[in-house]
Amino acid sequence: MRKGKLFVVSGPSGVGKGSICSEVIKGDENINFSVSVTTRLPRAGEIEGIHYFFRKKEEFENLISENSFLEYAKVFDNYYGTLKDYVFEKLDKGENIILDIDTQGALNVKANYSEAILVFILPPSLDELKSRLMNRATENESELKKRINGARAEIKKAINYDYIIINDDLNKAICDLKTIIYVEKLKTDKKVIENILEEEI
Ligand SMILES: Nc1ncnc2c1ncn2[C@@H]1O[C@H](COP(=O)(O)OP(=O)(O)OP(=O)(O)O)[C@@H](O)[C@H]1O
Ligand SMILES: Nc1nc2c(ncn2[C@@H]2O[C@H](COP(=O)(O)O)[C@@H](O)[C@H]2O)c(=O)[nH]1
Repeated sequence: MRKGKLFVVSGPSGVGKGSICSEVIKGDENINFSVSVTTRLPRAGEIEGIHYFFRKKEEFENLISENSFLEYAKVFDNYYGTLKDYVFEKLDKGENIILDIDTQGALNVKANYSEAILVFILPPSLDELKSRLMNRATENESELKKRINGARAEIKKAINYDYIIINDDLNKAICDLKTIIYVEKLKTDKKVIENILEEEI
């Protein structure tokens, strides 16, 4: 069976990664969201197993020692990690998967799984990014500062990505990510054609 494709979406906190990914997944039953494990506390409305698997620090560290993660990183003082089995079970079944993870994690995934397709989401400006985070109002002031101050370092890594989307208009950004997924799927289809034509009969 043909393997699924692994898409990694990154970008500074508040740029709209979650908003874009959730809409893309809603419209495509062959694409799944990789639910990460985190030690961060749930925000209002976040559901265990849908948005994250929320775990205590000791539980997360046990998962590290059991080698359960494809990648993990400390982001804004909390641990976040992608479960290896969760991802490879889907890929092996031919299903596509999207990871919404930071740049440290994304580059580690690429180093271990070179077929991964990296997509970076840019804000139209840092000022707009700041106001999106402030309007979302999910972080306290010191947490908010950490996220805003971390934005430049994340954006510097965009150069290593396969695709860049500017999220100035949410619907357009959703459409851009859908197009990238479509184009990457077409590339696999082309490979199938090449394989058939190479067959000896
Ligand atoms: N194009 C857009 N224009 C205006 N607001 C937007 C746009 N895209 C997303 N938003 C809003 O910006 C806020 C941040 O979006 P979202 O939570 O999806 O970001 P994120 O990149 O997933 O953040 P984090 O990494 O912190 O989880 C949300 O309130 C969302 O509704
Ligand atoms: N390296 C990883 N980064 C992850 C993972 N899951 C989420 N994230 C990134 O963390 C920040 C903060 O997320 P938030 O939900 O607290 O706003 C954001 O950049 C996410 O992309 C993961 O498994 N590994």
